[in-house]
Amino acid sequence: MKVGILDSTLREGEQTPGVVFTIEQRVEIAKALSDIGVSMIEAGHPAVSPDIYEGIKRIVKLKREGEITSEILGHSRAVKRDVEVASEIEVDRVAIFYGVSDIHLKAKTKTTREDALNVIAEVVRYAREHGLKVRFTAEDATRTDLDYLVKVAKTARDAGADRISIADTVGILYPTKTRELFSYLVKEVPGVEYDIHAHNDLGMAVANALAAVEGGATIVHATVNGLGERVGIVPLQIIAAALKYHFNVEVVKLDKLTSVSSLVEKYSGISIPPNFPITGDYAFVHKAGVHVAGILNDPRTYEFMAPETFGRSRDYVIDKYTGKHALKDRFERLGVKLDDRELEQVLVKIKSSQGTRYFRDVDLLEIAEEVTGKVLKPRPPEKIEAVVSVKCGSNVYTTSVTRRLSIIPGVKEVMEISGDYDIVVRVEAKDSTELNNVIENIRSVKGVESTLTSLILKRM
Ligand SMILES: CC(=O)SCCNC(=O)CCNC(=O)[C@H](O)C(C)(C)COP(=O)(O)OP(=O)(O)OC[C@H]1O[C@@H](n2cnc3c(N)ncnc32)[C@H](O)[C@@H]1OP(=O)(O)O
Ligand SMILES: O=C(O)CCC(=O)C(=O)O
Ligand SMILES: [Mg+2]
Repeated sequence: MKVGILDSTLREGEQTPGVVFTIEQRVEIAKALSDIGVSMIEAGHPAVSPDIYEGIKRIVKLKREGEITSEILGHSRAVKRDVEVASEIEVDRVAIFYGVSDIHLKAKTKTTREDALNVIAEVVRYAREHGLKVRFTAEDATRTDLDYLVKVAKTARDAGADRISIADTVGILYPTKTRELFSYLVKEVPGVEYDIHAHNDLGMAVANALAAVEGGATIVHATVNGLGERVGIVPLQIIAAALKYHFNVEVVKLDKLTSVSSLVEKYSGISIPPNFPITGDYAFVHKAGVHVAGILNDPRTYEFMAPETFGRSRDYVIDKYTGKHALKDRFERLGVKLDDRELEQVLVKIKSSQGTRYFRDVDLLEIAEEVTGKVLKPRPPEKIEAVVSVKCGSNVYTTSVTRRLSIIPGVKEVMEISGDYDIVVRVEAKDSTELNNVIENIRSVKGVESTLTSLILKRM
């Protein structure tokens, strides 16, 4: 199956309310996306602002120097000046969009269907004359009269576009309809390749993207963490996992998705929820006793793919949903031997405690000591813990710093406090090098003025 990813984090993703990337961040994100192997990077719409222009220019330079290998695209309205700006900075391809539904023609460009075809043909040809490869985007394609959409696609193709993006701009497709639409277009308008640009307004963007691929689309548009207008588009990490699972196609280096997701969380200021697929904190964390007993025997019982595929590891939590297999395993990991009767007694205590969200290892040891009447000696901890006190700059909104800190991997708790410091962060790391990295990440958050780190030596 031929399919690749166009990542639009730097264009569609930056259309998320509140998201603004600096030039340096744009370049770093583009480099990270190229490193994991995305086929195309939609680096922005250069005519929008001087910093986007400069960011794309630097990305194009890295492409020329061989540091970036993905094809670099610039977005453009069907306006000659926009095309000229894209051509000036020598992107590999210009992506010219035009709203083709009657709603868009009437309310935005105030054109007739016939005149719109002329505009599309003229601007696509103009871009080709400037030596650019062209993708034409039929914006709002999925609310466009089908016969007219075919005319639009033929017009763009005949004017020189070699790709056509079918945009489900307001996210109203569902999979069956998507597959039919793409199969139809591939048959009716051959000689071009198709992209799917699926918005997630009805929560079906990923499913629609897969259906489009089945119908013949060869490029799926995605953004890291699903950023984009309103509720965003296809999240890169989910579509990459789905394409691997269903079609055995590896469109990007799957084990690097978590670090790219964290990078974009950091720079966008938009954190993903813990239950977000693939890269969310809980994506491979189990809870119910039946599930944990299953995964301890064979992780495939409750995991569709191994967490290691995505550079992650599995875990489980202990609370009233826990069963004896999970508890036995947890104590064994702690290096504490309890017999079946003692384990049962610990379990009874856990089940009878109301409202406890998680039993940490220290809580479990405390209960076990109470039950057995022995002083238990757990294995030395395999991780180090530290408390980092953070001072924010003046005129900084502390809560926004708190939010940014809370998404840094390794940060377990963030508390706003009174006194000399503004925020306290609890950090866990597997060794001092990792701890150092987490502290560096904390210090690089915008608004952080200074930090003071204390290692936790003992917990009572
Ligand atoms: C579905 C999508 O996400 S498509 C991508 C959308 N991207 C953007 O909007 C990028 C950010 N936009 C901007 O910075 C600005 O809107 C600009 C620079 C593009 C244009 O700014 P302005 O000239 O001030 O116009 P404004 O944004 O208010 O209105 C849009 C104008 O573009 C026209 N237009 C809209 N889409 C298109 C198009 N695809 N092709 C040609 N013209 C278009 C509108 O008709 C309107 O024209 P008018 O000025 O003659 O009324
Ligand atoms: O250029 C594209 O492919 C899509 C444009 C867009 O963002 C949309 O229609 O939602
Ligand atoms: Mg869009």
